[in-house]
Order: sequence, then structure tokens, then C-alpha cells
Amino acid sequence: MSPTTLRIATRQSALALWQAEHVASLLRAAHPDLRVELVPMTTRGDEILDKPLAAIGGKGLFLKELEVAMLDGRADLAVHSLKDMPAELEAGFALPAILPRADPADAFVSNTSADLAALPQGARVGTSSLRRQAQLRAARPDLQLLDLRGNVGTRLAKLDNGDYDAIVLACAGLERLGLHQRIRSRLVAPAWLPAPGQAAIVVEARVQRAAVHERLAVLDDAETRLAVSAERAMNHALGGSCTVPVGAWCTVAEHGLHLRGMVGEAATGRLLLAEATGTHDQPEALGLQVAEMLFAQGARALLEG
Ligand SMILES: NCc1[nH]cc(CCC(=O)O)c1CC(=O)O
Repeated sequence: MSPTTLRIATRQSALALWQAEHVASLLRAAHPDLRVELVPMTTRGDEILDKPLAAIGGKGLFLKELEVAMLDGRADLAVHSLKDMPAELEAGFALPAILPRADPADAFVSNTSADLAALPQGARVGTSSLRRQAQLRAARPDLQLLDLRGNVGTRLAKLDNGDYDAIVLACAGLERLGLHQRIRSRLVAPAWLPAPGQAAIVVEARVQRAAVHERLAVLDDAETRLAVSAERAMNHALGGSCTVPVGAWCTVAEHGLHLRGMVGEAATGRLLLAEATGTHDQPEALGLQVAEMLFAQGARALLEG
């Protein structure tokens, strides 16, 4: 029997709520008979704001409570930013819908400088992402890199407060929150790589709930699924977690896929880069191939810190 109500588990940050509401309205439009409700909740990851994510257990912290709600029957699905998902899904869960990707670029945000090159010598840049730190260090070894965690709004407030000369955020998140005007310049591939899965919103549900999957199928974007499958396969092969600086960017053309991958070292700004092309039917094989190329360049030493 097809469900008549779908309850969406979501975190309560402004970005998470926007994304859950976005999925809800797409579902209501696709299925006029369906009731769709949000079930907002707080996760461990939202509560611990004073420590780097890597030190407190990583990305799974933002998912656990939402997955428990699905297991308990308090929610039917959960909406996430794909880049916040661990490389490996929890057993019994699937991603029945991957939405069309937004702008995957990172954003340079500053009240004083127009872009990275314009920052004064020794300027203070805030980001807790090791991937962003490594690429900042590579481009501008002189910069002072400072930790910065919290929701998008919190990070912007700390910038405006004068704690930093610039910060780096995802363009997609700023656009969703109506903060497009905060983007001073875009940090774009191939010179700057986003996180695997950046700018893709995904819907998670229990594997066994086939009727829920049927309702969600209409939201799935085949091209985005191909691109992020390659990026996530690469990240997974590299042992990907948020404790390692990994960037990935896959483009999809009629004749095939093109994947670029990066493993970096935040402390030195050393970057290993690799790229390869593959076919539409084997995005994971392409991800593995680029991971192998990075290992051949010595990625293991960087990944093991
Ligand atoms: N780590 C938080 C997070 N998770 C997803 C996004 C942006 C939206 C997306 O990538 O879909 C952000 C904010 C940021 O990195 O600036």
C-alpha cells in the first residue's frame, strides 16, 4: 500500500530546514494526494559546537538521531546534504532520491577583499574543513588559517564580528538561504575542488520501505546520481571521512564521465591531483581508478596524517 503521509526527519539548522521543506514541496507537487510533514530534531553533531568535527566522531553524528527516528517509525525519510553523509551508508538504509545538483563551487566570503588573491599578507581565514585548508594553504601559504564551525548563519556572524578577514562556504548553501549576495567570488574547479557530493541534496530511507521509495523516485536526477556515485566511490576508496582533505568533481557529458580528485595536506598545502574519464555505466569504477592514481602518487601518507 502506498503511504498517504510521509514524515521527513530533519535537522533544525536553517539550511537543513530549507532543504527538507524543498523536498516536501516537490513531493506535494508530484503527489497531490500525499500529506507531507517535517519532523525537526537535534543531533549530537548540532549540540557539540566547540570541537572540530574530526575529534568528536565525524559525519555520522549528524545522522544517527534521524536514522533512529526512521527505525522507530517516527519518520519515513530524512533529507541531507550529500557531502555531510559518511562515505558508507548505515546498513539497512538507501538513498532512493538524489536531487539535481546546485552550484558545486565553494564561495569566498569577505567584507574587505574581493577574492583570495586580494587578501593582504597573513590575513586570517576561517574554515574547519581540511579540504578547504589544504587548498587555501596551496594557493596562499602566508595565510593564517583558523578554525570555524557552526551553521552558515553562525559562521557569517563570526566573519561580520571581525574574527576573520574571510571565510569559505559552499555556494549552494548560501544560495538556498537567500544569501547569494555574500559570495564575493567563486572558487571553481579544476583549480579548486569541492567536497565529494557537494551541492547535492539526498533523501535517505530504509531499504525495506519499497512503497516510500516509489513515492521518491520522481525526485531522482540520473545525471547527478552518476556524478556523485563516482565522487563517493573515490572518497570511499580513499577511506574517506571528514578527517581527510579530499576533493572531487565529476562532470557528466553525453560521451562519458570526467572525474577529478584531490588529496591534500592541510598543514603544508601539498596537493595530489588526478583525473580520468569513464563510461556512464560504471561511475564507481571511475572513482576507484582515480583513487588508485592518487594512491600511486603517495596519497596514503597524506591520508594517514
Ligand atoms: N558542512 C555543512 C554544509 N553541508 C552542506 C553545505 C552546503 C550545501 C551543500 O553542499 O549541499 C554546508 C555548508 C557549507 O559547507 O558551507
